[in-house]
Amino acid sequence: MSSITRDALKTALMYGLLSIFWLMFSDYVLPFLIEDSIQLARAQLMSGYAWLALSAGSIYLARSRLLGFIGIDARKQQDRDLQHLRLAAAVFDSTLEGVLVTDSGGVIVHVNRAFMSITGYQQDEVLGMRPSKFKSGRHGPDFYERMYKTILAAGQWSGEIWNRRKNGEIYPQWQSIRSIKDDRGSITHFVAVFSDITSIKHSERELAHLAHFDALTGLPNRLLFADRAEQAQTHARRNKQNLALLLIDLDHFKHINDSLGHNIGDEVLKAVSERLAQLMEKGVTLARLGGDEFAVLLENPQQAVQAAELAQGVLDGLREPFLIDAQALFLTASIGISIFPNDALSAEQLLRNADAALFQAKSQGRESYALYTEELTAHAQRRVELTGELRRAIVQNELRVFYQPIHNLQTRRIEGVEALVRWQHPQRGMVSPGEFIPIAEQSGLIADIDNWVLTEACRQMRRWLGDGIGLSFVAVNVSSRLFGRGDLDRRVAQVLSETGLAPHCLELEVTESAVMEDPEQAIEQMHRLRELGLKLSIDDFGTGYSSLLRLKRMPVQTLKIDQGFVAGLPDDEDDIAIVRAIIALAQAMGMRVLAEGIEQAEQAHFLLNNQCELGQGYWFARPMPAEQIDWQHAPVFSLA
Ligand SMILES: Nc1nc2c(ncn2[C@@H]2O[C@H](COP(=O)(O)O[C@H]3[C@@H](O)[C@H](n4cnc5c(=O)[nH]c(N)nc54)O[C@@H]3COP(=O)(O)O)[C@@H](O)[C@H]2O)c(=O)[nH]1
Repeated sequence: MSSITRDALKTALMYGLLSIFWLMFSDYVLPFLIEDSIQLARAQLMSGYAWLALSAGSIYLARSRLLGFIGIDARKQQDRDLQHLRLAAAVFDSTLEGVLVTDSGGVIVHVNRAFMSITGYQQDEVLGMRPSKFKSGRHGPDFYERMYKTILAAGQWSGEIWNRRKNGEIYPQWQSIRSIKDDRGSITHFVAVFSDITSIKHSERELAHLAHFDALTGLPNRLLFADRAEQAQTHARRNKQNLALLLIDLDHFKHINDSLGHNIGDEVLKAVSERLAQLMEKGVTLARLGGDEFAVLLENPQQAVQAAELAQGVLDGLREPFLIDAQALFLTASIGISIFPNDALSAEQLLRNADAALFQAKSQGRESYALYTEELTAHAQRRVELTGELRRAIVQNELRVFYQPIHNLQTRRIEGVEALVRWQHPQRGMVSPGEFIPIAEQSGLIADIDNWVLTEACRQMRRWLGDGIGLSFVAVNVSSRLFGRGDLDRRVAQVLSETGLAPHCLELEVTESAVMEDPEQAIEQMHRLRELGLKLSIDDFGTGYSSLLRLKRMPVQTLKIDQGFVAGLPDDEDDIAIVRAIIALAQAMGMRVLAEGIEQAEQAHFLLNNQCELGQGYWFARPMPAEQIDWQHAPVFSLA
């Protein structure tokens, strides 16, 4: 029953009750109050008229309200409804979301403008059709059944659905479907509102690609590689297969970046990734983990030897020069290999162990590969122990400075000495710096060690000079860690002032690779050191990637030819050419040349013949404690 009917019934009931009450009042109450019959008849007549007037008045009021309602209010309501409808139609038509309305039987009765622009269909092409016309074929019958059931049960459904446009293109939509019911609760219509999410999907794909692939090379990145390694390891475990992980790191790549710039560096990395991809067989995962580090997953190698063969193939393949920006660049790499299940039981451990093997390959002298072994773990543990022991050694004064004479090849006389640190270990005896300097560099202890050696060497040099020994300089090695810190000049100045040594009696040896770590900062540091009045030499010259342009800007007085080139003298054609070139270069730039690692008289002859000025090596004397140096020792060799 509607509220209007209910109100009308209530009013009629009230009117009926009031009429009965009035009749009872005229028929029973009036005769009781008025005894005279003529007056009673008149009063009853008046009461009838009064009831008539009251009823007429009430009917008038009710009627006028009804008319007002039907007339004015109803018109107002009609206007409002019309306005709402117009508004809804405008929204319906101007919304960017497609709208499709079907009747309860699923026949399309209405679509909006956005529907037409998204699907490509015109209104008259779809009215009277069913939405199944747009099916893409991507979803099975189950999908539509579930969707329909949800709409019937919950009144609505929303989700991603793939449909087909008029031009045949399949595209993703985000769609909400709602059922519309009448007063009796029966479904009269279904309204579907949808938006085209093609561009969102595209962005999602791009984001996923960015998150999983390296932007420079397009190879899988560390995240994706770790995921694939995890999956490959699960697969290998399930199928009782092997899995090999190879970590490839380019040797001295930093030098390429520093000397040729980052753009060329990027081009090199792209070319390397392409070369590596060519070297890989199908099914092998190649990734760039970052910087110059690449990784390879080799599934089911029969034995470790297959992984080693792949590593050798990579080393050989990289040997061909890379032609970048019209210049041929030569690159080498080091590779660490770890194998599941022999070396590691998880993907994470596999990666860690390959890293340890890579470290081993680098320590072996680079351009090589190393397989992970138990010894490597033991070696890593040993390094940790050594760091602790070294810390103790510094405090307990177990370090010693040995001095190796540097001879003038013309006069044969000792012109200078190189200070070289040693560790007098209580159990192991004399430990070589080759063993503990790398550990000291990694742990940061090198700063203390170099500082101590510098102070000791300066003190000793003062003593020698005080004893009247005609020595020109003492050379002290500076680690790259210290050189890169920027406050080296301040430290050196402090040591010189503490020991009272004249700055020109001190020569600092800086390795070429230390300079290349940050060439600009290194050159600045060198200038500040030169301002103190001391000398500078470049150690191991020829093993790094110094550009001549940079060398020209370095305030350096001596170039030390690396012992690797001296070893091949006087027979090896390449070493001969390199040594001659370094001597010529140094002379052209007004520098002195010092050849290190001279072990034979023939080498000394050759160097002297080729105008090398200074020489150092076991043939002259080994590094030794200060008091053991024989100042009169002048080895005999003649010009050939
Ligand atoms: N930062 C510091 N580094 C230092 C310091 N002391 C040494 N080192 C560096 O450690 C590396 C190994 O040094 P060492 O074992 O002392 O080897 C030096 C010489 O003993 C060796 N040498 C000299 N002559 C010959 C030879 O005829 N044959 C041959 N096979 N080896 C020879 O060469 C090393 C000289 O090194 P360098 O002149 O510095 O290149 C080494 O890299 C040292 O630099 C220190 O106090 N701080």
